[in-house]
Amino acid sequence: MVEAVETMDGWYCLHDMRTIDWTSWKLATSEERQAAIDEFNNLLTKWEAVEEAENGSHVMYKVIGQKADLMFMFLRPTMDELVDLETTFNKSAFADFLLPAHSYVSVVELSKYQPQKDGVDPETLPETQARLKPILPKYDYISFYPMDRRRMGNENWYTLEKNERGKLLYEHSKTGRKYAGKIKQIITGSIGLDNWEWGVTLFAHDVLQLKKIVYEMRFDEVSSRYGEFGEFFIGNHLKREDFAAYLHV
Ligand code: VOV
Repeated sequence: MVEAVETMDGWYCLHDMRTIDWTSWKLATSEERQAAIDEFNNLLTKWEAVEEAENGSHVMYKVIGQKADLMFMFLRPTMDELVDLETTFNKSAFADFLLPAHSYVSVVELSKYQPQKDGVDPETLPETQARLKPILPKYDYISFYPMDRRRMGNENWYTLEKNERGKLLYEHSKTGRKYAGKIKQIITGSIGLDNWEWGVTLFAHDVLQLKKIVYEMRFDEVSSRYGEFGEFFIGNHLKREDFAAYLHV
């Protein structure tokens, strides 16, 4: 029987995409709009305090294209905290002007494919813990998409031996390392949690690097033979100080 790989799992993750109901927003009085913005700024202050205390992290992006207008990525230590956060957000006045566009639930995941060094369990290392509980980068651009490993005929990831999968992922990581300093990736696992098997979230300062890394990786065997991809969401960073101006009508 083929051996599964052990995963290391960190903070729980919600990608939350919303469309702004601009018609209702414009119909609201300027007082109502201001109250919604003020209340949302208070929420941002609370989320920032959580991030400051290293108990979670979040980012906010403006989605390009018609799939959504806003994309939030939230990380919290437990699923309960994540659902509480979402519920509080949904109850806010600003959420009255938002329509659900898409959501994705997962957990930050690393796997133990590579052999242990000196018999040390990698999960105990501080650098691993930091990667499992990351403070999200506030880079200019984000790209999010879900993916699966193929299970079709001869291209079946789940019938490959573990060492073979490890070798393919090692090759994948070599391509990834070429983008050090240009791309920051967070892989979240969603097997049993959402429709696809992983969520891929990429951050970049130069938007073109997002295209370049995904293009180059398409030729790595792990993607060319075993990768299936879902819908892409791409966004520009929305800074807190630009939030009111973005909503100005
Ligand atoms: C920014 C670059 C970058 C780097 C350095 C990198 C490295 C690594 C390493 C070392 C490992 C394996 C061990 C671990 O750490 O879990 C992974 C694992 C994974 N990756 Fe990756 N990846 C990158 C980037 C990167 C991208 C751009 C994609 C999307 C692929 C594409 O074609 O669109 C991706 C996907 C994944 C996935 C889905 C997994 C889990 C697969 C599984 O079957 O378990 N990844 N990845």
